[in-house]
Amino acid sequence: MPTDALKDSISIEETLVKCDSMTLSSAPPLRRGSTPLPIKHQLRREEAVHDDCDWTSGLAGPSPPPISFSLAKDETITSAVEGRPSSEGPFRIALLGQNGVGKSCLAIALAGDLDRTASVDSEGEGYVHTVTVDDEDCTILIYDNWRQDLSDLQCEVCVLVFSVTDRRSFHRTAQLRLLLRETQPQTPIILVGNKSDLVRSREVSTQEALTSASLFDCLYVEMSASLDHRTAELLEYAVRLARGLSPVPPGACGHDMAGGRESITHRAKRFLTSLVPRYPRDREREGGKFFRQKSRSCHDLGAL
Ligand SMILES: Nc1nc2c(ncn2[C@@H]2O[C@H](COP(=O)(O)OP(=O)(O)OP(=O)(O)O)[C@@H](O)[C@H]2O)c(=O)[nH]1
Repeated sequence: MPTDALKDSISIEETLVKCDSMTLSSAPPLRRGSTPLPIKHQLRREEAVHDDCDWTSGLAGPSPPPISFSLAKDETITSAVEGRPSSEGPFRIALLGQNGVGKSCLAIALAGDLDRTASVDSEGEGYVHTVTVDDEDCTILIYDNWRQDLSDLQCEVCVLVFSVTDRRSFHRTAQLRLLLRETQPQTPIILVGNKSDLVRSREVSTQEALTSASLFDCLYVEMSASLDHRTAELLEYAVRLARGLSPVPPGACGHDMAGGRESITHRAKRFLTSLVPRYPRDREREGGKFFRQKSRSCHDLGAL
């Protein structure tokens, strides 16, 4: 015979289950629409374009708009033996960022779907894909339109995307990182600077992004989703992080990585040291010719 407390908790659980199923069944299939969708999942434009609102500003506000997919909330993909994530997944990778930074393009590129035929998760718009990383297969689910409260987001890896041609989108990732660190401090984050192909319109430098990433102790990957440049790398980093491993295998060298082995300060120091002899003695050793031969600019007046 259940006690009163037990009855109460059962009825609360039933109510929650009902609410969940109502939300899922009644939610219209919304989708942001600045990028063409996979043909078989195309919606009408007016349905697809949700709005041009700044969705992150509403994070702390009232109820978020309905979403078209749901991440399983009860899953913890861990191996009972090691306490580490299972290496087969499924791993949920959430792409977050301002509108227009290229999340949809990136999702499609990550799903290996440049011909737009990737399968879509039965629950909505997450791309399901099987990939092989470090000789091990795993299933990934890529979600690119999370619009609910960030505290409801459950995923193995968060990819914060900004466009290197849009400084505002870069600032937005900083806000998102702060929110994520509050709500889910354990989830690994990768900062992605997309649209690196648009060299002339660049507004955020690689160094700036690296500095920002190192402040938040996360990886930085600069890439171009449309050119499919470095998407494979990003995928590997994400899968390794989801598996609870280091994103870069020992001995390998990541390109624009912060939170990696060497800090930016160190790299900058090393670079400068390689350029300039440290002591006058060094100059003498080189016959005092270093500056006279290589630089007559006003940066080093002592050389004149
Ligand atoms: N040049 C260039 N354009 C890109 C790249 N990635 C995306 N785009 C373009 O940027 C625009 C926006 O891309 P989306 O993938 O829709 O961006 P989004 O973040 O999903 O935008 P919303 O759906 O509005 O949230 C599209 O016109 C893309 O073709 C890139 O790497 N380089």
